Amino acid sequence: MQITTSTLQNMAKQGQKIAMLTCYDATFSSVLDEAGVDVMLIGDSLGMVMQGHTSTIPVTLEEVAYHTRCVARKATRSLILADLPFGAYLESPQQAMASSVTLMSAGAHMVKLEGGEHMLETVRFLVARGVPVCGHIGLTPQSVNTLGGYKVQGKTDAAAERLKAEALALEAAGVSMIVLEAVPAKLAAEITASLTTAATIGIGAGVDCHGQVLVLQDMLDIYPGKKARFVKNFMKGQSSIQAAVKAYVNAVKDASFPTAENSF
Ligand SMILES: Nc1nc(=O)c2c([nH]1)NC[C@@H]1CN(c3ccc(C(=O)N[C@@H](CCC(=O)O)C(=O)O)cc3)CN21
Ligand SMILES: CC(C)C(=O)C(=O)O
Ligand SMILES: [Mg+2]
Repeated sequence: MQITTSTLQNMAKQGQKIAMLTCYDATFSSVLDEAGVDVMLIGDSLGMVMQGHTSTIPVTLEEVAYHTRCVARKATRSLILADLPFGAYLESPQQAMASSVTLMSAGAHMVKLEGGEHMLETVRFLVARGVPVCGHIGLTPQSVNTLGGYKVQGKTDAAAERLKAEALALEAAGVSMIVLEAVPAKLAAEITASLTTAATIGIGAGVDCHGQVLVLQDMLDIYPGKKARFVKNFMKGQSSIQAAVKAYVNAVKDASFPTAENSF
């Protein structure tokens, strides 16, 4: 049965972990859908893993829409979440709405945007108009040039308090989910416990989030270059990609991933 926004919120409430992976094409869409991945994210990380850029900044709306169409054609159960890319939502709520229409027309069920305080008005605008929204705070890769690199966030008391307040404010503004990227596990656990309707999805944020996400090519161990601490190779000990994806889903579901080794 098709997973909906309310399915995910019920899973979070009942303590059933949500397994999310990025997906960019139709063949992997079949594999992930069949393996029980709850949410497929057409991430703007496609700029790195599909296109070979060194950041997500140059990715365009039409590129995310293209990959969303490819994934949507083969998905039967998984919820389809698409990233709003850097150039397509930061100017105004109206720009974000127009871009969300493009992504939802391509097959997305929900859109994701990066940022806390400065995104609240946009979140309210989208949700009021029928667009389910996922927030994304902590390490927000579209801000790599102001963050000064891909680094752990929320390490000082002040930064941790700011992230807690942003999560609560995003929930109040109407987001259904919040990705917490590269924040200390203890902080992510506190944020998760503080929310009542939104589900948290961690990437480098510890095991106590409501769910987990990784970039597909990272967990298959085929992405070249330096791996972040939160990446685990799920191909290890498996003889097929299908088995590796199932191992990831199982490890998220039974909370054996991530361990402290994959957290901050
Ligand atoms: N293939 C891929 N995987 C990703 O997870 C990913 C992308 N691409 N593209 C967009 C961003 C960039 N991401 C990254 C990239 C590197 C680190 C990293 O190396 N972090 C250091 C932390 C260093 C510190 O703060 O001390 C680490 O050791 O994990 C983290 C996130 C996450 N996202
Ligand atoms: C890593 C996830 C959360 C993401 O935003 C992406 O793949 O673009
Ligand atoms: Mg992204």
